[in-house]
Amino acid sequence: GADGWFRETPTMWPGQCMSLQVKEVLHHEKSLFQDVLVFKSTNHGTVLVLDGVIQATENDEFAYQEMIAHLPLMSHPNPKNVLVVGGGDGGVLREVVRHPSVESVTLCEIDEAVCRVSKLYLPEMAAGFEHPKVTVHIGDGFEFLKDKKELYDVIITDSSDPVGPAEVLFQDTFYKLIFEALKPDGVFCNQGECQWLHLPLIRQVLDASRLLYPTVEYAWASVPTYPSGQIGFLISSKNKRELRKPLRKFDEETQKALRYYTAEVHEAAFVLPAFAKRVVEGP
Ligand SMILES: NCCCN[C@H]1CC[C@H](N)CC1
Repeated sequence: GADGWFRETPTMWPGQCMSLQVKEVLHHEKSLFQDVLVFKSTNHGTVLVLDGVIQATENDEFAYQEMIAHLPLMSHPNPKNVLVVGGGDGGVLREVVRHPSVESVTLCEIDEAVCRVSKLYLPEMAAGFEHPKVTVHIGDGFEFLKDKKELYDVIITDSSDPVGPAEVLFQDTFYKLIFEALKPDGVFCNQGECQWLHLPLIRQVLDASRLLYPTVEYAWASVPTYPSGQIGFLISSKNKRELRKPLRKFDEETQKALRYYTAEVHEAAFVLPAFAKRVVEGP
């Protein structure tokens, strides 16, 4: 705004909005799909905003990227082929390639502008694009998945909110495509909005997943610049599996590079406050 502050558009969080003080606007364009804004904030590093909604800030993006990647990957015995739908800022890729078992990770992002601006202005996140195991496909995840059958050990849907380009990624037809693209013991993880703001939507998505997957769990992480300061994750497994305890640990060197995820944080992430637990786990 004219007063030097960015205010988030209250898309799915009526009556509230995160504000960040702007030091300098670095880039602003209308891509084929959405309004893309990148600015340097006074205290939270560089910020990526799509259609007025904060997607990532340098200050806290690691909490989201590490958890959405390591919760499913550490829940799979030997993940080799990984698919990321969305995730055009590259942060999730940076995390996926930390797993030695991973042989290939494909990223399917609909909007090339997100990849382009991340490479230009958010190099720490876009670093994920450089890795030899990474293949980037620019296109609609829905179309991409139509001919993929039993290919992936882990699929991660790193999407924006179900308003705009990502809307279809929250519908059960898309969930069916994901299910079919997963190997018989595959694990699926998608961003699960916020327990303070979206419990009815979360329950709806959990129920849709539970029709397909024998095991579906909900976890969360603290991300200060996301609405109400936290974000959830749905983790679904195609075979009955304990998802709340990591099957492996990172070696010491890799673990030292992480800033949010640990084996203890993995387990703690599934512990919900009473008001959320009764909706998530209730009948
Ligand atoms: N890699 C960017 C993550 C995008 N995740 C979403 C951004 C918008 C939020 N309201 C919910 C999470």
